[in-house]
This record gives sequence, structure tokens and C-alpha cells, in this order.
Amino acid sequence: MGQKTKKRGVSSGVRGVPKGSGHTPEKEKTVNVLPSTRFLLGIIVCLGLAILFALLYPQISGPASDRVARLEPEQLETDSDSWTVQDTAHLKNDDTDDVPVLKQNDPMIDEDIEPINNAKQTVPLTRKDDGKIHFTQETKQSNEEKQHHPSKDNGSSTQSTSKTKIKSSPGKNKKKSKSLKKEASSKSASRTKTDASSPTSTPSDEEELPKEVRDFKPTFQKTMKPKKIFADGRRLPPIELLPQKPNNSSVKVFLYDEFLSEAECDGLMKVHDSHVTQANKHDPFVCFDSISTLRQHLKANKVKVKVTPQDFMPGTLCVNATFSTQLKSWLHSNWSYSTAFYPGESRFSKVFEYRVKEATGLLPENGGKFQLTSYPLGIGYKTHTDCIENSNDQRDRMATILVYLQDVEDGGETMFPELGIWVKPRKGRALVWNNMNEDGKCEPLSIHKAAKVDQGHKYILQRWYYYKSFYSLGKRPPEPEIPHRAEFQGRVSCDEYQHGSCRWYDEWNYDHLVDYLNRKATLI
Ligand SMILES: O=C(O)CCC(=O)C(=O)O
Ligand SMILES: [Fe+2]
Repeated sequence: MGQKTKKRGVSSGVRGVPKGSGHTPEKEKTVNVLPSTRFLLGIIVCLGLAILFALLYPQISGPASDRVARLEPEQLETDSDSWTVQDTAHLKNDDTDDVPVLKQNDPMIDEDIEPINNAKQTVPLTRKDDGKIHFTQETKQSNEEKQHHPSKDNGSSTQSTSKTKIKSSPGKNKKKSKSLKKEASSKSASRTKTDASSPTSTPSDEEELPKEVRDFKPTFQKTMKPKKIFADGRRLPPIELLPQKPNNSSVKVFLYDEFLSEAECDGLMKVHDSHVTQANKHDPFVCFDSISTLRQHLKANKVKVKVTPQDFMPGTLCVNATFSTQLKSWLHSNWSYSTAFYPGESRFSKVFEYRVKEATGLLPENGGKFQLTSYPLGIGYKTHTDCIENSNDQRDRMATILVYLQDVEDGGETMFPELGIWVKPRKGRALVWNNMNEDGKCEPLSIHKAAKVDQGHKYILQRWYYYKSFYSLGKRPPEPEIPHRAEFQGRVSCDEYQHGSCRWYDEWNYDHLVDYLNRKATLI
């Protein structure tokens, strides 16, 4: 995973110079006869050596890696106005300037681009009356993409968690129970249907899996290898951010400035904003990973209410509509907003995954959804790892790419407390890091957080790349049938209190994609 020190040209360069410095018998003869000529020759040889050395110097004494400029974290700590990452990168990467790694990486223009998404990942969309996107292919979403972290909410979390954690018990609030029962019975048919269709590990179900699922061959993404690329005329050298604290972990953090153009950032933010504004007219569902998390949130907000299992919708960890509305005000809508589109749903998804592949080596087929998140004033995200610690499941998030879509006036930094690295949001700037080591183990030192926004509004685009791919990766999950959401009704998911925050989620619908397509002219 690491960038090995490669001193290209060192041996040939250094050894070559002394050998070719003109010690021929003929020259020695000339030197004997004319001392002034010898002096002149000496100067010429010295000059020649100096020029040669100057040419070789960047390769000999450049950064530890021949492809990656390094930046000490202290440089990032200082006010960003007084330093520019780009300047540092220029100084250290000029050795390969004449060899653009990638001249053209825009698949919208370059039709010869290899097809990244194979047919099974291209999702045909149709619009139904409910305004949601429906798929003509079966995307049998499994629990493979687990819901351990809100960032990876794929819409099925409410259901998967519910099965294990909530048990209905006779409640004190009879009125509430009664209405819940009614709700439960009206949903029971669909629940049975959903349960039956969700894959489990039982052998009989495995036999029933469609052939393409059974035949699926996973790809492994064990490392990333950041290198310089050119995108639409922009030169994008990676900068490795060095940890302040020495450590044994394999975690490496890289930064690319201008990874996305201003127009790309603006287009994404606009669609995200209109989606959130539209959805905010409705109260979202609020879901928790456990009752205890809900209690902790209430306590933190000094709300004294007794929570019982009956406050949740049957079979879920989502509180019922009335409670959700109350929670919205109790928690002061204290959450960030995530919207998502999926591979193949927009041309940008191809442009982006191709650019990421060229820059980092991260394979498009190991990537999941494209998640846009906005953080209003005062909102951040607590420390967490993007992978599950102490788990043996390799179908986990090996690497994360995060792009800031806008500058943030104050706060909003991404911080890696164990590494002593933190980065200011800058429009177009990408951060990419590995969460797992080459053996597929989650690295605890990859722990990170989003600092609260103190002034301004933060927007990011994220994509997670998995160590071992799986069939449903990158496919739009079917809408979970419980709890049923009204059109434009988002859901808020609150994870473990100490290592998570609340986040609102919704997927882009057909209108968002059309809106996005209509903005195409300004996007690339
Ligand atoms: O917004 C950030 O800086 C970090 C977000 C993050 O880590 C996540 O969503 O998993
Ligand atoms: Fe994260």
C-alpha cells in the first residue's frame, strides 16, 4: 500500500557524469601544450557537470516517493491563507511534468474509454407514479452492505436492524399500542414478502439465488497507488499527508487539489440542495441503532421523556410519525443531509469513477454509491471508522474518497485524531485514504471525524471502495417496505452515540437525475 522510495535515474545519472567528463588522451595532450585552453576546458566541463546535476537534482533529492509530494501536517495546521498545498506540490512533482500520465480522462469526450460498468451494473430507470425510481432489473439487495455506519445507509437499515433488536412487548401506552398494531397488521403482508425476498445464508435460499448472483466473481481492492493525473487541463498531483505521530498503521492519507472543477462542484451542490429543500417540507422518519442511542440523544438535548419499545414502528427501530415530528424539534434537526446516486445513473458517475481510478488505482467495480452530504452551521460528524473494527468481513470499506464541494469559512475540517492530520475544506479538493490494511483488516487509526461547521455550509461528495466486491455493491437498493415512506420523505439515521451522529438520507429520484442531466452543460 505504501509508496516505496524509488530513485529513478539516480544510478545512471550519477555514474554517467564522471565517466563522460572528457578524459581522453587527445584532450590531455592539448592541455599540456596550452595551459589557458586547459583552463577553459576545465570551466566548460564544470559548467556541463553543474547543468547535468541541476537536471538530475529533482530526481535525486526529491520526495520519498517519485510520484507523491509529501506535506507535513504542520503545514496544514497553519492558516490556509498563508500556505498553498498546490505550491508545495509543484515544487516536488515537476520531475514528471513532461510525461502527462493522463491527457484526457473525460469519458464524455473520449468514446474509446473502456466500459467500466458492465451491463449488470447499468440500471435502467423508469418513473412510476410514486415519484421514486424503479428498476427493470432485479437488484436483489442483500445485507452484504451492512448498516454499521450511517454513511452507508442504503435504505434497508431500518429493516435489517429491527429483526435483531426490537421485540414487541406489552406497552403501557395502550392507545399507542393499538394504533401501532393496526399499522403493523396493514404492513404484515408486505413484511412477509420482503422477508422472503431478502437473501439470508440458509442453503435453500442460496439455491434460489439468480445465476448471475451465484456466478458473481468478487474483485479485491487491497491497495491504492496515488499518482499524478491531468483532468480537463488541470494538473493533479497527489500530496501525501504525513502523520504527526509515528505509528505502525498502514493508513495513508492523500490530497488532490482541484480534483473536481468548480462547475462539477456547483452542479452537484445545486441538485443536492434542491433535493433537500424539497424533502424538508416533510418530517423525516427518525431511526436509531438501539433504544439506548435514542435515550442518549434525548438526554443530551435535556428532553425528559420515557422511551419504550412501543414508541417504535413495529419491526423497526424507527420511531413513529408523531414521535419523529417531536424528535425533529427536540433534536433541533441536528443532522447532516445525505443524498445519493448510483453507478451508471449519470455520466458524472462514470467521469468521476474513471478519474478516481486513474489517480488512485481504486477500481470502479469495488465502489459503492455516490453520496453527497451537506452540513449546516453547527453540524459535524463524530469520530468513527468507515470500516468495522475487529471484524473478519472483507466486504468492508477499504478506502474512502471525499471531495469538498465548497470552501467553508470556519470549521468543517476532516480530522484524523490518531494521525494528527486535519484538512480544511476547499472547493474541489479531494482526500483519499485507506481504512483497511492489505490483509483486509480494519485499521483503528483510520478513525476520523468531521469538525462542526462554525461559519458557512459544508458540502462533500464521498464514495467508498470495498476490499472485496459483492454482487449488490453499487446497485440501488430496493425501497425497504417498512417503514413505508411518503414521497420525498427522508429518513434520519442515528448511530451509536459516542461514535456516530445523526444523518438524514434519501436517494436521488428520477427528477433529480433529469435536473442533473439538464445541468450537464455546466458540469464538465
Ligand atoms: O465530512 C467529513 O469531513 C467526513 C465525513 C465522514 O467521515 C463520513 O461521512 O464517513
Ligand atoms: Fe467517515
